[in-house]
Amino acid sequence: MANAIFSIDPPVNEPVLEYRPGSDERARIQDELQRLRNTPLEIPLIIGGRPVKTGNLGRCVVPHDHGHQLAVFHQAGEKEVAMAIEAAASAAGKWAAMDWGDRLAIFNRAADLIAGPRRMTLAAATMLGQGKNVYQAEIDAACEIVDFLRFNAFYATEIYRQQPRSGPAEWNHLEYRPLEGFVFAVSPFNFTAIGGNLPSAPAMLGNTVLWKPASSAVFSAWMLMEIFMEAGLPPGVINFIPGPGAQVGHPVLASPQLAGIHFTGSTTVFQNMWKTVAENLGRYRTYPRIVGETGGKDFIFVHPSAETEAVVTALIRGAFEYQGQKCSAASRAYLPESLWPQIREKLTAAMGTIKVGPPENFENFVNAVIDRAAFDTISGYIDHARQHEAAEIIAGGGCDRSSGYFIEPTVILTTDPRFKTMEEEIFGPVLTLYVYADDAFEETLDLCDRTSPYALTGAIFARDRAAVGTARRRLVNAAGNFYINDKPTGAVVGRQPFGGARASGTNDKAGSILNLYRWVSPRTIKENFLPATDYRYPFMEAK
Ligand SMILES: NC(=O)c1ccc[n+]([C@@H]2O[C@H](COP(=O)([O-])OP(=O)(O)OC[C@H]3O[C@@H](n4cnc5c(N)ncnc54)[C@H](O)[C@@H]3O)[C@@H](O)[C@H]2O)c1
Ligand SMILES: N[C@@H](CCC=O)C(=O)O
Repeated sequence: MANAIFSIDPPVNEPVLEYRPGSDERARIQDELQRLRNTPLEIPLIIGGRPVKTGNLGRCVVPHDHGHQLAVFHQAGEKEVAMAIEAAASAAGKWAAMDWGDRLAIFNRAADLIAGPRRMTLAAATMLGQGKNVYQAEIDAACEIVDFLRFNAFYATEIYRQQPRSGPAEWNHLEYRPLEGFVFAVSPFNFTAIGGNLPSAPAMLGNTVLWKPASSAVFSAWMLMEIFMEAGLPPGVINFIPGPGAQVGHPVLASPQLAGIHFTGSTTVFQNMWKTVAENLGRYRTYPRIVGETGGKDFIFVHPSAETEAVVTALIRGAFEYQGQKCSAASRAYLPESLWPQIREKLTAAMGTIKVGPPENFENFVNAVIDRAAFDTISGYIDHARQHEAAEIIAGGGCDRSSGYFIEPTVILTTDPRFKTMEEEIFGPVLTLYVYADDAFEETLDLCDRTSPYALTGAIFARDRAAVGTARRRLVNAAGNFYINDKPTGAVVGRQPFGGARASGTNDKAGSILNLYRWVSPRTIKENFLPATDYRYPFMEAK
């Protein structure tokens, strides 16, 4: 570092634009949606800073208009994985040795590009490629990724600042080395910001990375990769290798140079990756760090003292924003018998006003789900409820895949607290309700705790403070993000560090300093200014 101690100021969260009718940002995003729709792309891999084309093509399509192709992308196989590992190894030395200020400046510049000149492109790509409405795209592909980049750059300096004390005639320090080998970043389809965070967080700490985005989010992931390069990311630091999960994952996990996995996605895929790492353990030069944020079966628990308007809004926003395709989405709710008639009336009335359709029409609250596989899985759960006597569909239930993968926001009422849709992650716009007797509040909290293997997010709604305390204690391990009188979605970087335990992941809290600690391998260095010159202790001196 130059002859000064540089610092990065604590960041503030990126302000959310509102896209009101007549606003400048609304006109700009509409233009950008048109432009991207009409500019077909061919997306290469990026290995060692160079575009690589394999000819093995995947397609980026619009979920709400699946006949429309936005791009084709080249997919990596074993050969390209080997090239990417080689590129990451070649870049590693220089990248680790670069002044940390220069390294972090690249990501702060990327944040400024996204907040400014590339904002509309990334948001529009997310609306078209992942089927988000403009608000959901804005909080993800503009604000959250900008926050991840700025806050992580700041947290990195906080880590580097932490140094041990020194005794007399000695000087101690901790050198925060990157891991010895590459990090494999594997991102899900549902958040552009997570796609950007998974490779950039380890890279900020001096690691080199292989990044495999989800096939259904390659369009926005590619835009991010371009932004990282525009911001000055050196060749080989992040290698962009989209492709089918196992085809890419298998050779990557077999590499002796694998030093870490930064994963977000389903629990099943994560558990299989962990098993493969365990089987390969003897091959690796170092124990790979494994960080995985995975599925959820997130709940809203309502106490008899709750305000019903707030509950109904949280149920709708928590369950149906982005079609319920958030790991944090409310997908089961426990409602007291005494409030149920009021809640039912208000909920079904509000549900009747929800518009479903393409995000280009800004009146639509709910858009299409990501792809045919998701459509089939989600509609399968709805059919199961339709056929089962313990369940009744009280709102929605319609599914139509003729032009886009549309599923109506659906509410199931069940008499069985262990009904399939109370237990399993659906990852779609389906909410299941269970009504409990008011005097069974505490045992129903225990039921909520034991009903699913996940522990990601959850919420308690109550005005009674004692009830809040009881829920907080009884549900202590049921959620890594616990909300009081708020929906269980929408965590903000720097304010609600995000992640859960049990089957929901390693709970390393994305976008927080805790996550960044996983990407360093500290070396303790002690220097002795006055080395001993006699092996004997003072008590051995002759009298
Ligand atoms: N806890 C969180 O923070 C969080 C955040 C977002 C999403 N999620 C979870 O993600 C899931 C939805 O996302 P998804 O459908 O993209 O998940 P997914 O598990 O299907 O895919 C995630 C990524 O893993 C890759 N993959 C699949 N098989 C692989 C293999 N054998 N080796 C290497 N990579 C492989 C996929 O291609 C993709 O890039 C949900 O379960 C959701 O709860 C969790
Ligand atoms: N962090 C997001 C969820 C990410 C998972 O899909 C939220 O808090 O809603």
